Amino acid sequence: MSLLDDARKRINEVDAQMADLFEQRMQAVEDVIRYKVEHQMDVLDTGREKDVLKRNMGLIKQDKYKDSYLAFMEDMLKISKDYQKSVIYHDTVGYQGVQGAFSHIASEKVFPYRKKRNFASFEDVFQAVCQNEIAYGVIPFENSFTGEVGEVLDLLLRYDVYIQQIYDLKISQNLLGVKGATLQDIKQVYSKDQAIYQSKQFLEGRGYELIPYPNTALAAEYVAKQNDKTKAAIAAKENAELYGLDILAEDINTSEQNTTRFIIIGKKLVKEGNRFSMIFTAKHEAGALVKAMEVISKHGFNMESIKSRSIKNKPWAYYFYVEIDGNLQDTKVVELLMEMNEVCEDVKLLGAYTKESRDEK
Ligand SMILES: C=C(O[C@@H]1C=C(C(=O)O)C=C[C@H]1O)C(=O)O
Repeated sequence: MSLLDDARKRINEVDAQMADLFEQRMQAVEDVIRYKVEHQMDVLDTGREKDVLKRNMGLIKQDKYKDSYLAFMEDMLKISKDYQKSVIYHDTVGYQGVQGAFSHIASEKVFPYRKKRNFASFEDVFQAVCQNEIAYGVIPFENSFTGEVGEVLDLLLRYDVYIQQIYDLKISQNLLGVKGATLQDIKQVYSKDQAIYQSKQFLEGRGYELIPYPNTALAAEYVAKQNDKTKAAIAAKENAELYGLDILAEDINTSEQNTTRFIIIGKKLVKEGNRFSMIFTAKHEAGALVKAMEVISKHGFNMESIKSRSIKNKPWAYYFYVEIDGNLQDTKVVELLMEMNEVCEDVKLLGAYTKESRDEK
């Protein structure tokens, strides 16, 4: 037996023992999870980690291996925490904003039985998905009235998450007042500027004082707290129940077609679906964008949407977001992605999902 064969035989034996020990360690971690959930403790315990590292480093006899072992142990701790989070938060859905906001309503529609957690910003939701603190994020992507949410495209470019599903929520604005109030009582109306704008026709000629508020759900909460019959909020119907308000006027928004498309993001690429999205940056040469478009059409794909955004920190450079009809499991798509990689500077697959055809709607 050669030296190499012999060494590999020994490595195999050690690996077998380590696999067994790894499972034993994770089994203990399962009990830690049970305890932490019961006592509502955080996954991370820095004090304990310091102890673990110190004690285990002391077990390494040869100095030359210490750095490598430290890296190994740090990875082990990360693996342990990631696993704990994936078990503890597997059914948690995150959204940006307060309860009653449209993102919250969309989360309830898509995941009625899962726990919800709200975050201050879209970026916080993306980060929480990446760090396994939530299983899914529900994020507004574009509105039929006001257009795309550009910041979300930038976040899709930067974070390692995938679009797994889309959901179209019909946005309806309503005038909500405190219990017993009538339309005649109202003097002041609070809401987000966009909601006021969308309800312009209804508001015209009524003489209400229109007061902008950071968002519709907060406006509803404010009116409920004031408990004043002269104050009303424009918000989704769901806020009436949430904050104990009456619906004084229903569906007061001008456009009946006002719909917001939400994307459901997660850490895994789900390959099923009849549509997929990608982001690419064209090479800095004449005709680069045309080449990319040609690749898409050459393979016979139907491009449903294209958007461009400027690249931060790179003046006058742009990236492109495209939505294409097709199934990621189809070999034709694999070929398309390979060729796009050749003609573009960067290509990022954003995920696959199912889009109902327009006729079905
Ligand atoms: C397992 C635990 O959770 C985390 C992971 C640790 C580990 O895998 O050793 C140590 C401390 C915690 O940050 C624990 O609290 O004991």
